[in-house]
Amino acid sequence: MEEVVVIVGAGPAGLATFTCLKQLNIPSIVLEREDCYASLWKKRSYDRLKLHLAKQFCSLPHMPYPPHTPTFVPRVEFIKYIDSYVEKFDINPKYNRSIESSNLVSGDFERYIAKFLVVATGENSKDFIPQIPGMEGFEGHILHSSDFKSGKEFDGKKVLVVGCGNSGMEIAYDLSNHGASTSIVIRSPFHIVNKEMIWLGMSLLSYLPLWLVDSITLTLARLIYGNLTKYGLHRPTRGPFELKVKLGRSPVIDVGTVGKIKQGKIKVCPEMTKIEKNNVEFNNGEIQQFDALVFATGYQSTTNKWLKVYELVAHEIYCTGLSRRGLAGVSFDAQKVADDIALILKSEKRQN
Ligand SMILES: Cc1cc2nc3c(=O)[nH]c(=O)nc-3n(C[C@H](O)[C@H](O)[C@H](O)COP(=O)(O)OP(=O)(O)OC[C@H]3O[C@@H](n4cnc5c(N)ncnc54)[C@H](O)[C@@H]3O)c2cc1C
Ligand SMILES: NC(=O)C1=CN([C@@H]2O[C@H](COP(=O)(O)OP(=O)(O)OC[C@H]3O[C@@H](n4cnc5c(N)ncnc54)[C@H](OP(=O)(O)O)[C@@H]3O)[C@@H](O)[C@H]2O)C=CC1
Ligand SMILES: O=C(O)C(=O)Cc1c[nH]c2ccccc12
Repeated sequence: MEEVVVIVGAGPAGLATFTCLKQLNIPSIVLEREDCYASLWKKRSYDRLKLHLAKQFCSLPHMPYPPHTPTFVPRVEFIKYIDSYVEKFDINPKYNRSIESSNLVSGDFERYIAKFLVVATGENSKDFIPQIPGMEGFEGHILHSSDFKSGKEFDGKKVLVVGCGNSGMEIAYDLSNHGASTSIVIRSPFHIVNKEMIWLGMSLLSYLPLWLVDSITLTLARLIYGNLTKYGLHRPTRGPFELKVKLGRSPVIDVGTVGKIKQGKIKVCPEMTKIEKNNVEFNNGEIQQFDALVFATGYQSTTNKWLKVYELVAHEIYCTGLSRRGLAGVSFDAQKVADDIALILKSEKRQN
């Protein structure tokens, strides 16, 4: 099949790119490996999830949130917003199409030839679980954060959350709220802030230099949280916005986990060294028993597995949503990519 634009992935980035192209009268086709759009939000996120950034930073191109949407949009309302987006722009992705090489689509081995290929497969394409010696013999339940729905399934259980990014810190909070005896592995420094600080910082970034926004954010963080080193939480030497802008590392936006750590309701553990039956050993020599391990250890991209430029059957290749800037980055990329494709098509038309 010969197409003008093939978009791989029907997450917010793929849907936004389709829409921006459509507004410019450029047809495109969206291919999705799952059986639905926005699969990360529909199938691979936990119940209590809310957007961490205020809605002004999280809308998709050409459609604002409906009036009365809460400032920090809950997961279900975000999904409803995406549903309306898909309906409004009449987007019909082709489902169960997993791209396995840049010129083949799995299943019936359909083949698409496109002038432009847009990679919108997201930064959370594949779960990452580190190999810990002995983990194959663990006698409890092991899961990745993307399969975690709610702490209510763990009431009365001893649960270890591995990883202290936004997922791990929020899942630990949820587990503890639901009566699980909760511990969390924290092995590296990270910034802990709250969503108001991020909102303020994001707004100030339009007027003030990065270092000053970081300095204001850190002053507020110190006032609110105090010194957390005695609880095993250390801050990096570089500021939270500098790390986000330069390295794409997100600060952790506290949902109440720090309070629970201070009260001793969530126990902080160092790096794990090995697992034996239900026992987990840590690098301070301590051994503890657990019923479940939740690996909130992040994701890997899979693009390198299928995207091989030498076998490419498109003239131009673009990426949307792969620059670690969340939904704001998704919208920005989609618009830029669509504008660029429009420009190329126009200049080709003029030449012909
Ligand atoms: C738990 C969680 C919470 C988050 N919260 C926020 C937030 O509050 N604010 C924010 O700005 N960002 C947040 N993010 C970041 C998030 O990645 C983006 O918000 C957004 O989902 C990115 O959209 P995307 O379309 O780039 O990727 P995704 O939503 O991951 O969509 C990519 C799509 O591509 C499909 N796909 C992947 N590989 C293939 C293939 N080979 N063939 C076909 N299809 C494929 C996937 O199935 C998926 O449907 C969060 C991320 C996570 C994990
Ligand atoms: N409401 C929201 O807006 C939410 C947003 N998100 C976003 O989704 C993205 C993914 O977040 P998340 O799922 O938390 O993944 P991240 O990649 O952000 O975090 C992974 C964590 O796992 C740790 N880790 C990895 N390997 C090991 C190991 N062997 N032992 C101990 N710890 C380990 C990492 O620590 P180390 O640094 O030491 O490697 C890090 O703390 C982020 O951009 C995040 O901001 C996630 C949840 C909610
Ligand atoms: O949730 C994430 O990881 C995001 O990437 C959203 C985001 C974009 N810019 C930011 C600045 C500070 C904290 C989170 C984000």
